Amino acid sequence: MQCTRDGLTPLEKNPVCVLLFSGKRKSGKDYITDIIYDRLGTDNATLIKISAPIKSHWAEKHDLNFEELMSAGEYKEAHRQDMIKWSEEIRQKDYGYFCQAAVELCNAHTKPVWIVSDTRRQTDLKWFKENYGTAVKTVRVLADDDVRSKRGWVFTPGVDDADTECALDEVTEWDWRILNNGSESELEDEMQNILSWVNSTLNSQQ
Ligand SMILES: Nc1ncnc2c1ncn2[C@@H]1O[C@H](COP(=O)(O)OP(=O)(O)OP(=O)(O)O)[C@@H](O)[C@H]1O
Repeated sequence: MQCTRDGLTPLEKNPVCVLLFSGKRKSGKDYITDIIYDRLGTDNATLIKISAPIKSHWAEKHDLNFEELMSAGEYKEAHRQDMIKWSEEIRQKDYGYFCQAAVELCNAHTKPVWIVSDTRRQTDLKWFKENYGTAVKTVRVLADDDVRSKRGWVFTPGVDDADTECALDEVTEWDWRILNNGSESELEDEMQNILSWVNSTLNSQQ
């Protein structure tokens, strides 16, 4: 299935499906969004990371390595608090600033399906819903703490109890919840539900 976006007006280039993924550290957000992106294909889908414009700006301003900031590791951890503080100041003035910047950074308007792999705040959900309405669906990725630990998660005070990890804990309404504790068949079923919705929505727009 391929979608061409040529010849559309800017309004029509709004996305057809926007999947907003969230979940705790090592729940498997990247693992699952990578599979979904791969299944949908690069003609249809784009992978958006809200953290990308923050890290891109930070890397440029402080002459740091962007790729290393994007990957998990000590390098990112060393700059985490400063990046959070700086980005929070901007978010206070404009809560959609980094959502919009992330959309622009990956040129998302050229693709009909947007997969956002790191929504962290209620204002992230709000901004996408305000701008793209019923195209938006939310997905919460869940995994038990012992499973997350086996994937390398260690509870870190100041990180795991901070707003960036906990701000969506109180949200109870998700379009889909994915339990990612290692059962391949369960995960496959959950992903199929999402992919079916995306494919039927795409087909209805053609
Ligand atoms: N269902 C699964 N089967 C096999 N490996 C998995 C599965 N889910 C996650 N993993 C592995 O667990 C590790 C953590 O997953 P991932 O990086 O996707 O988590 P995350 O939620 O994006 O974490 P963070 O928020 O820390 O970036 C990765 O090595 C990933 O390959």
